[in-house]
Amino acid sequence: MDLTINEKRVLAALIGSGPTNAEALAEKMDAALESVIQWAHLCADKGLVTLEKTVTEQAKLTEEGEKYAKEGLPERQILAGIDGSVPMSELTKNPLSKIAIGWLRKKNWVTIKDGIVFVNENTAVGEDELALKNPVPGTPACKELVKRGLAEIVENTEWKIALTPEGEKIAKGGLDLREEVATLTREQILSGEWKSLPLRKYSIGKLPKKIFGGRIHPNQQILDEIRDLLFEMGFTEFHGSIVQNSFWNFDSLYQPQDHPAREMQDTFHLAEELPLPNGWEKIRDIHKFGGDTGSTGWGGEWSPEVGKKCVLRTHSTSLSIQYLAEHPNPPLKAFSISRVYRRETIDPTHLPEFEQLEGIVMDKDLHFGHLLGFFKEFFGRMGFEEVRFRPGYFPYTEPSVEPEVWVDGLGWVELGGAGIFRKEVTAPWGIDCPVLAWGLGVSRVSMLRMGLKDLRQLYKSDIDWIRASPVRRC
Ligand SMILES: N[C@@H](Cc1ccccc1)C(=O)O
Repeated sequence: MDLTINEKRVLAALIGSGPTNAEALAEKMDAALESVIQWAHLCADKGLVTLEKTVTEQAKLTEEGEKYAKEGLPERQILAGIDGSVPMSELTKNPLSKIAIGWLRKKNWVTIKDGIVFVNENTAVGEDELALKNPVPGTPACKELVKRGLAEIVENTEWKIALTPEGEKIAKGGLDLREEVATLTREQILSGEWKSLPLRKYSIGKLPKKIFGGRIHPNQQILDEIRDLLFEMGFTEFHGSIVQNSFWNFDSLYQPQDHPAREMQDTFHLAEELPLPNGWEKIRDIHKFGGDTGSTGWGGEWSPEVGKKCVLRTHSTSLSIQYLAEHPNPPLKAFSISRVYRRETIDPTHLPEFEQLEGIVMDKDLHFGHLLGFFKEFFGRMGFEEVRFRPGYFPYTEPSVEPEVWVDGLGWVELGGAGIFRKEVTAPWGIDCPVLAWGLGVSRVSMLRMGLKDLRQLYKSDIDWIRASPVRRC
């Protein structure tokens, strides 16, 4: 029979002694009680020992119970201090009276009349007081003490372990009690010593421990996938700062300073300011009278001070326009995946921060059809087969659309906005050809791809969910 070293040690320790307490056995083996019980169970499974379990209840006094066991219950202590009668006002000076008065009345040891406490005739020692000296589990008096928080019941489990005849035979037949060797050294192999060593056996039936390798967060996997897709489609990537001044977040995108359009996305405003870029006057003129674009502009005043005020970027279009200002020459295809911030109330489909996929395509002769074509291609590659477009409005694009994809079970889902930049947006930077632009909520896309009902799942550190999510193929 194959026995582990610990099973053998149990058998060896039991030779010559009848049924043995687990504690005694543990002491004899110089091992932890829990381990010995575990090993004994393994031996019992092989029919080599018997295990007998007895559970006994024991009543133990709590700290408060111990105190009263010495000094007497509060009602007894108070009673001992009353000589026949005492005014209530006097009695309540003793802090113990708080607990004692209720019990004195309940036990009928006193009568209270007109503010005077009179000791009754029968104040004999009660069962509870006796139980305080020797609490016996199960008795009414002991239950009373438990209820008062003066005692508690603890369960005591005892194990008695004994060799079976079979176990006895094996134990007496001689046991190799040498430590099992798990790793052989070079010397042990060369010298041939390994042949006589007790080698630890493989337990073929045992399941190995699960190993979780490091991995990329499922949301990041999808973001990477989208990034790769756009690289494949010939785009380059741009980045930018989270903190933007209003000039780049709003003004350069032809959002008037006094227009509710500015509040269209509820914004996190910051106390900081950032300077305006060279050429800011052109934006001022566009807003006031259209500059030299032929537009009439919004009219009214335009304040450079308002433009300097910072916000957490509410959309990554603030990065697109800066990228265009730096790269005004066609052709250009660029994208950015960036976190944006809005003052949203958190619910399953809204978070105050989320990723946007922002894109721009600039070239001569581009038109609206190219924009719609791009979406069909892009969403198709992302696995959304049906795409449709609804008219939209953005201050910086004309025409504007809101692309939607079909999701079984959900219907048409809106994913963001797009359009062709107005000349009021592009002309100040010397751009004179069409620029297609879009901003999509990629967290939405991730959610749809993963079949999530709650957007928050993407941003929680839910390690079990992360481990259970499929790994992205590279
Ligand atoms: N910035 C818009 C999306 C958009 C980008 C570019 C052009 C048109 C629309 C939004 O955040 O919803």
